[in-house]
Amino acid sequence: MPETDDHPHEECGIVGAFVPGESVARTTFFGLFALQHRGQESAGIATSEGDKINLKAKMGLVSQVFREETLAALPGHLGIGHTRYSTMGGSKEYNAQPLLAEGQRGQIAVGHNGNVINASDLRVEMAEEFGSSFEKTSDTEVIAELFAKAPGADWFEVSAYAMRRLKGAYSLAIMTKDQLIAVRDPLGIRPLCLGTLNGGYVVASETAALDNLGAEFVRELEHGETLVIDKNGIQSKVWSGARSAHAMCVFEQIYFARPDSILNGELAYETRQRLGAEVFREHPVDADIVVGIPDSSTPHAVGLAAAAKIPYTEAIIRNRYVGRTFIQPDQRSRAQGVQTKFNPMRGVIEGKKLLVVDDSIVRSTTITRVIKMLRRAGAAEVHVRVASPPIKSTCHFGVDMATLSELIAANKTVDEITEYIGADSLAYLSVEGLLRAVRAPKNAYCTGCFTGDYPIPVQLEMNKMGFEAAPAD
Ligand SMILES: O=P(O)(O)OC[C@H]1O[C@H](OP(=O)(O)OP(=O)(O)O)[C@H](O)[C@@H]1O
Ligand SMILES: NC(=O)CC[C@H](N)C(=O)O
Ligand code: SF4
Ligand SMILES: [Mg+2]
Repeated sequence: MPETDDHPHEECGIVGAFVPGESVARTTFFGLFALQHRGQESAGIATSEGDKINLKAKMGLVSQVFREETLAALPGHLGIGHTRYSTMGGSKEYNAQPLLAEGQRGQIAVGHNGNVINASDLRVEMAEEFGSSFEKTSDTEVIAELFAKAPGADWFEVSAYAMRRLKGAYSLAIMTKDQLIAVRDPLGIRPLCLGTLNGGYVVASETAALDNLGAEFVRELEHGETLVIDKNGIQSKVWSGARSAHAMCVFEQIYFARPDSILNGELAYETRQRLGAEVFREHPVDADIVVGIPDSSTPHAVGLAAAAKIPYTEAIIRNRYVGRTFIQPDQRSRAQGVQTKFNPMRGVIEGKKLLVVDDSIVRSTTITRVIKMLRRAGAAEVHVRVASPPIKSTCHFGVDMATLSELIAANKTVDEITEYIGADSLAYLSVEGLLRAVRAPKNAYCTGCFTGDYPIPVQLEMNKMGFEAAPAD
């Protein structure tokens, strides 16, 4: 059945492990556990002892889907895992990853982070070329089918073939019964990194997952790179067609990735401190204390406070057991979520001029409620600084943040937003300031949702439920 409600989502988390002599189901589980923030709809693990792929993928959090018994039923030294937020295809068990596909090289399992924008065309083409039929409704099924059916003498040729045909974002963890394959798309939109563990290898969306496993971080994958890991060791090839420009999602730096992950060679925590410092340099204001909106804006607020030489103070305490509001299923529960999530401390706030920092404003649900809360707690003035530019366009590459009509900055000017959220002043970081803070030239990042300028051409708005409404057969 087609879903009509809007799902504001993040991304997905992927893990892969090849550790001879070890049972990697637990490794994969703990890797996914560290990546839970990237997707909370479903979780799955596939493993192999070398003879066949065992799979378990269900709706729910990593810790809800897997127990000791389920992990024990997933034997093998080779495995991949996935935690999903849907960007194409409904939030349904049949779309839970890893997905299996069958081809001339046997069975494969695929875990995908990203969004492929030409999946619809590929379904039609592949039905003709390979006789493919599609039972699920995500773009990942198309990727899995392509890797299973593509011609090629080895996985590098297969991957190069797939890279020529896929348009969009795809960081992939793929396994056969005896090989682990990791792929980062030619633009490097989503992160993917490599580590070593107990004589074997681990790949993961973020370095924080490697830290969690006690693995040693080796490096981030290149854009257009394919890794093949098996009993003979590791081999790597970068697709010759990969462009020189990187287009990593700049929102990973601002909000999505964990602050303790290394992205493009730098700790996200430090990059976020620079984002905060930069917005203050662009838009200084007098205040008594700097307040972050927990959790994700803390590093930005700390960096801003240091640049402003105004004390950073915790004024809002967060209930740790409430999830990210960005990712609740509808507007009503999102609004409720903000109330349950925060408690302002009157003793800290009363009579003070506050400089409130958030990493981003999407719909403005969070900031509007927080300002009301702070005023009720006796704030004398509330000045807001946002450590990223206004979000004016939607994402086509794996972040389902909101529809165009819901994005406040797509529909109102900064002055109108200031009034709407009830702030004494509001200022956003400029796109130039953003690029300065991430220390990158313009073409090194995708900034599409801020600038409308995407690394590859996109349609006006994508139809997430396209395959649900009219499945191709
Ligand atoms: O304008 P909105 O639609 O409210 O969305 C923006 C908010 O969403 C995110 O926080 P979230 O609460 O999701 O997670 P966090 O606790 O990690 O900051 C982000 O950090 C902003 O605070
Ligand atoms: N957020 C993601 O990376 C989602 C992966 C894929 N597009 C899906 O919807 O399943
Ligand atoms: S459009 Fe925005 S969220 Fe999407 S990949 Fe580009 S920078 Fe990231
Ligand atoms: Mg937040």
